[in-house]
Amino acid sequence: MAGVYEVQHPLIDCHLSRLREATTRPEEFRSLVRRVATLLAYEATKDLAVEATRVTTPLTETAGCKLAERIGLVPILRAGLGMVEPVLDLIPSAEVWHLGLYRDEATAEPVEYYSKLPPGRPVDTALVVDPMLATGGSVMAAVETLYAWGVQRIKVLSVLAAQQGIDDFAARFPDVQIFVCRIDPELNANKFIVPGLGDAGDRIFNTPQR
Ligand SMILES: O=P(O)(O)OC[C@H]1O[C@H](OP(=O)(O)OP(=O)(O)O)[C@H](O)[C@@H]1O
Ligand SMILES: O=c1cc[nH]c(=O)[nH]1
Ligand SMILES: [Mg+2]
Repeated sequence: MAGVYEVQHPLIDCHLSRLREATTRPEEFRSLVRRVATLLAYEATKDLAVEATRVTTPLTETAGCKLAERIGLVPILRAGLGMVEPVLDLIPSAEVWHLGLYRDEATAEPVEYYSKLPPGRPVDTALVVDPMLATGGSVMAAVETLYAWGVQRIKVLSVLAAQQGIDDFAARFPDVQIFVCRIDPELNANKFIVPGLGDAGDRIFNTPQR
């Protein structure tokens, strides 16, 4: 089912509050991103296809299952890297395909600087991870790239989104599911999410701009 899912969970609410706090230091910020990424991934992976297997326990044989699809985990550099480890912990067989995109500071338009997707053999389902969906430009560029690779099913996992970016994304890609912790109402003049949490990449990697 396509659509936008604002995941409701008290732990998400509490962790997001700490993420928003301007005084939260990078070490805690990274840890909070990991926690909410786990909760988002739990929601986003509920419909993954599995196939039946048999397992032999120490006592007997019984029914089991294993994943029946190739999962691609697609972090948008840099900030998306902060969400890779928790999702890989849940899906150790996932393939990680990095996409490098940064937002031009003057125009807020995405600029692609890294993509090594091979010709052919696309994954079955791609989970795009990026903590922030502001105008939606970066994630839209990533989805275009994945469709061009041939991926059939794409899901986006973001910590925070702006209403405008979500609306634009959903209008352009109605078949892509988006899982977010919260949709904030506004973008400011610099296209930052308000109330937001600031620059996620800088807060994860401890690279203050001034
Ligand atoms: O929805 P958008 O308007 O495109 O904005 C969101 C993008 O901006 C941030 O990346 P940034 O350009 O700061 O790069 P970084 O992760 O390397 O810091 C963020 O991690 C998203 O990729
Ligand atoms: O609010 C925003 C917008 C884009 N990128 C961020 O990291 N934060
Ligand atoms: Mg950044």
